[in-house]
Amino acid sequence: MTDTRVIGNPQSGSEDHTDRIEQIADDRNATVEWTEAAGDAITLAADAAAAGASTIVAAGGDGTVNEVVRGIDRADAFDDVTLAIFPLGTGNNFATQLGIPDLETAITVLESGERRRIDLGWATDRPVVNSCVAGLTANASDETDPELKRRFGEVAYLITTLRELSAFDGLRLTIDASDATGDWTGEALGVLVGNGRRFTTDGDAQADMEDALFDVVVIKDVAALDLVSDSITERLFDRESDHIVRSQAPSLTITNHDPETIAFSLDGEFVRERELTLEVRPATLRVAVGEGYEPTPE
Ligand SMILES: Nc1ncnc2c1ncn2[C@@H]1O[C@H](COP(=O)(O)OP(=O)(O)OP(=O)(O)O)[C@@H](O)[C@H]1O
Repeated sequence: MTDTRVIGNPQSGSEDHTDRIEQIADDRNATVEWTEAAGDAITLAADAAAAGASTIVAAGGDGTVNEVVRGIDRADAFDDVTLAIFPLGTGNNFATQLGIPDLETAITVLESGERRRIDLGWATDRPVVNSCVAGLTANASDETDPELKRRFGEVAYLITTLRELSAFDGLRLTIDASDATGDWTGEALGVLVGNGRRFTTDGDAQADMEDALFDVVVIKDVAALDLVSDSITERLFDRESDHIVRSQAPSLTITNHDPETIAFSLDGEFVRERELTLEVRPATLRVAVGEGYEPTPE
């Protein structure tokens, strides 16, 4: 596997995994490079792709995966490079959606897993691999419980924020969907846009990543919700709930009516914008997937 490069975040998750990853890579003749700061995986992945790597393994959490994908984009190498993942983060939500729940499975998938070409979300100039959460997630990232993050990915930030709030009037938002069926205006707590995941009561459902569509959920009117309940996600994402509006769209623009910016979490990294346009680029990212991956989930 001489054309395989492993790009790892030594800070991901809670355990020191560097020796183990070095060993796994060494056994397979793959090169490992470790990041030293946020953003490094972008450059390392771009350099690896430019040097002709055919497989790049993102060893870390969802944030590291996102950076590696940005690097592949920077090298304009989506046609040439396959992404594999060693899930080492706190919330490996995207890896889990690809049927890669743990490192053992990840090694098997790297060696013999099926290769698929999946959709990639785009927010202005950067990829959204798994999901974008808009709304009340501005300051919650540090306080978010790792178990919650493991189960719900970046939706955990929203849940944490909801729990910290005693009163909130909502944001007045407009969603302008390209096919118009998902157009919406009103007071919302947040908008969840999934490429790799869907937002369901069990917190963990894989989206159809090959349908050229985002799954969009608007959370509105939560006055009646018990925000401290453990079953908050069931209440939030119940199909029958009056609190949510579901739609699908190949692209959409989310705009805040107030002149201020709002927080958008893109695969767990926060940016502030007043308006953000998200677009699906179909069948863009080559990925190695596990047996649990469903090309067309129900
Ligand atoms: N060497 C480093 N030191 C500090 N921060 C880093 C380093 N390398 C990467 N980062 C930053 O850490 C962020 C989070 O990393 P990553 O996603 O791998 O782990 P995690 O937070 O444990 O897992 P998850 O994002 O799945 O919850 C990345 O988005 C990246 O910007």
